[in-house]
Amino acid sequence: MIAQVGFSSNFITTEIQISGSKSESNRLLILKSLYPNLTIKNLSISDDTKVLLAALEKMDGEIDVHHAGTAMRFLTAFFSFKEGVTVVLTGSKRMQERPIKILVNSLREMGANITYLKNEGYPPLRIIGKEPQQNTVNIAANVSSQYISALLLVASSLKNGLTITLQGEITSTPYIKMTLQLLQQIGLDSTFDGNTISLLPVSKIPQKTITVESDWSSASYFYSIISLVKGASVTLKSYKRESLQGDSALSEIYSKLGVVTTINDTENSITLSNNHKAISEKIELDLSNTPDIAQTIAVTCLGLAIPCLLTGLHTLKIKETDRIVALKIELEKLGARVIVTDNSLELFPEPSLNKNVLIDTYNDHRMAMAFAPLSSKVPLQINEPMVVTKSYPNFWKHLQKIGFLVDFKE
Ligand SMILES: O=C(O)C1=C[C@@H](OP(=O)(O)O)[C@@H](O)[C@H](O)C1
Ligand SMILES: C=C(OP(=O)(O)O)C(=O)O
Repeated sequence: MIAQVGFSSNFITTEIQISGSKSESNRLLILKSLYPNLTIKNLSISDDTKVLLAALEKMDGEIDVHHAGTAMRFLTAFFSFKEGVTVVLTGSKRMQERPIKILVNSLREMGANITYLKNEGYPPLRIIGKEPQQNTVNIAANVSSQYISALLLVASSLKNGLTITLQGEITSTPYIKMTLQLLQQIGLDSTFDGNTISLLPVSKIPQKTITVESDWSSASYFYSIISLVKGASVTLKSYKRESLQGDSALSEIYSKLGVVTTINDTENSITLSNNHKAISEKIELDLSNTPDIAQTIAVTCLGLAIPCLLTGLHTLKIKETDRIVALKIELEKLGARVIVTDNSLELFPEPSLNKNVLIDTYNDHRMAMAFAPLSSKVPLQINEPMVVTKSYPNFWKHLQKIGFLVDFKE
């Protein structure tokens, strides 16, 4: 399927309700399975959350998490210590290329019984759940924060708790903080001392309801649109001033790209508006804390015809696709020059964009969603547009609601 995407040139100012953060939802679902007294509101409607929900209901046999990195990593730790349960945890072709050895090594250090069924270091995995043999573990922190969150989520449910020592430079740090803050909200306290995190055992929590804040990574596409469309404004719900999500840094980052964020505390909404100021300077950003908005920002800069240097992108190579390579190919189709390394991307845009380019999406939701806002400047075609369901099933519907023309063709 291909989506032909254009813009009616009539921006419709309206309100968009985005569903719950997939990162918060997937943490809370694991916690709810361990602590049933937890009630979750505004759960994400993403595919990644649906596959995790289904896995936690099945708890047996083969479990396929498709493209969901958090589900794969969190469930690996979860099933390792679920006594009496044997599962085969697998995923899409790409998931079978996304490394998991660092997490598996740490779980094995604790006594887990995990076997690689195809390639050493990658899913699929056979996991035979058992009680851990030790309550201390080391883990490399410089490849994916999801491995650390996976350990943290199960730590308090273990008979003797867990002390985790992080090795190397910590990447995607806000996601680790999010995990610790959610644990704290349900009454699971941790101590973070130097590079060591400790959690005591807790077998039961009091009744607790948590309302998930809406997904900030999904909001990034509206930041991009508002930056590109002069005079436009949109209200997004339900967002808070104090967010657990690192991607809430969008309001600060996009203030450099002409977007003003106004928070309405009583409505739990944010209104984004374009400040009409012309931007010309080069943008330089280290995105090691906010990897999921790198594609959005690169495309916004192309649309604004401003050069940018994005660094801290080392985790992008092992996500849904190699996002650094995918970005270079697609940005160049539109006429820009792009220089990449294993952890950076430098964009040299041209003042005019090539028209009606077919953007490939590489099974990566964020490729489709990051490029779509550019259709406010030039008509575009997006290959396999339904990849968006991984995190944001209503994406195309919401784009139409604000005045984009989206036509799906087989
Ligand atoms: O813990 C999480 O919810 C996530 C952590 C990040 O991954 P890395 O830690 O692998 O960078 C992020 O890219 C991903 O979308 C969600
Ligand atoms: C990288 C992502 O997800 P995951 O790693 O959980 O598959 C993402 O949503 O951009």
